[in-house]
Amino acid sequence: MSGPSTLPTSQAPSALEYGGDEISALVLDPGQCWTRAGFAGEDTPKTVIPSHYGYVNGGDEGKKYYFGDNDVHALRPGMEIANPMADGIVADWDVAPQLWKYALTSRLTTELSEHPLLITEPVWNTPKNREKTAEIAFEDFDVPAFYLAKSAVCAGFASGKPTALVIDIGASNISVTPIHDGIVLKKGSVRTPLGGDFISNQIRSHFAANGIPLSAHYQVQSKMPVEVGKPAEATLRQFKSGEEPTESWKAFQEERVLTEFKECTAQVWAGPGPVPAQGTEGIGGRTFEFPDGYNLVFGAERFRITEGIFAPRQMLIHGEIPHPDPETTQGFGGMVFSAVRDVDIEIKPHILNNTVVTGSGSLLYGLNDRINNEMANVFPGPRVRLTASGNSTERSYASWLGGSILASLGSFHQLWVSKKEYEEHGPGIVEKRCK
Ligand SMILES: Nc1ncnc2c1ncn2[C@@H]1O[C@H](COP(=O)(O)OP(=O)(O)OP(=O)(O)O)[C@@H](O)[C@H]1O
Repeated sequence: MSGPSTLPTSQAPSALEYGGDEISALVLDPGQCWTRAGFAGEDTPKTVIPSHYGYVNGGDEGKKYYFGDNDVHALRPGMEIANPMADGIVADWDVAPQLWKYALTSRLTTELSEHPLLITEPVWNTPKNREKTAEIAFEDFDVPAFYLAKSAVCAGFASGKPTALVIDIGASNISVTPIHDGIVLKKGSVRTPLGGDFISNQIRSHFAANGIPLSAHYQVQSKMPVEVGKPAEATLRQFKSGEEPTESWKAFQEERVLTEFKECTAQVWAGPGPVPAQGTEGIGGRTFEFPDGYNLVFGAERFRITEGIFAPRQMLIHGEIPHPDPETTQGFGGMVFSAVRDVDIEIKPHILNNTVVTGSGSLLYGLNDRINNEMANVFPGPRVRLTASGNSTERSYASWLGGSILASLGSFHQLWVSKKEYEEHGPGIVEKRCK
């Protein structure tokens, strides 16, 4: 791998300043849906927690926060659910550092001051946010050294590709990023809000438009098997007055069911020809059972809820359910075209030949076949070769894994921003050093 030696370098901090080779660096990959943390050099993050958190307003004592899978899913009267991330970057600087600290210290170490820290960031992170991240790392966490790495570059490294076209399908966005020798070609970086959250809302729209009731696991005390399409026969949990879950917690629980639907029922139409309008003829049907036992066979619908990724004008729109503007949102083919259009003609074939598909949203059935077809349509001449790990864990953790690889390479120590440098130059040093 030709990676970090080609990343911008500076005067290397001494081993004493960044902690030396004996101390493992920590790697934090904060996403819209999941926050991943672990030790550099390892294959998987030790901690993966929801980026959503719970809070209860505690009067004079202020808010009480709850982080981590068990706590956010626990039914606590009055607990609201929120997310410090918006559009894939930090929006709430009061909570994000607490969430990160929880991810880093709950299972990894209690001594943040002993470990260099690499944090990943999307290409569209703002300069203000980048400086704030450095400030949190050095001033709140007291780390000896710090680096901000682009998640697309990390995902490329995870596949052993410092030159690549990285297609990341996350919760908030689909982003397409050309990288060359470990450097992001910023002009070609494009994204649309057509990621996993969009698909969740497409499913909600389909259910709402067709009167399909969406139940969540917490509601169901017991259930009886029922025939396809017949009303559920379930005993629902009753809540005493004042002990009901909040609307935000209920929506969070519904989101789990929507993710199950994405995992087992939703599918991407590979073509040829347009998505079938209805029925199961020639395409088969898949049964989805809701937590209350209600179950239905989904045919053409399961393709129509994902088609908006490729043809935004075909997105499902229903009532108040949020959706991007179908007229101005770029579909997948337009995105990859824009991403590659201005790339140097000599680099273009290398980039296309090393197309990396990553992010948990890319685990939708049939997505890779469709991406292959779309890429072949947009770039009929040059050879396009897709790399998408067959291992779903690797696909979900690619940015973290690339960060883990980078931070554990011997040559990486030149890139750490040391605490001494931060103290001398202030947070603005990240703009200069972490390109
Ligand atoms: N098997 C699956 N099939 C389809 N979608 C899935 C699957 N598993 C998870 N998802 C969806 O993937 C999204 C999360 O993707 P990912 O873990 O890459 O997000 P993230 O990195 O936290 O988000 P972002 O990249 O927006 O910051 C969610 O919308 C989730 O519902």
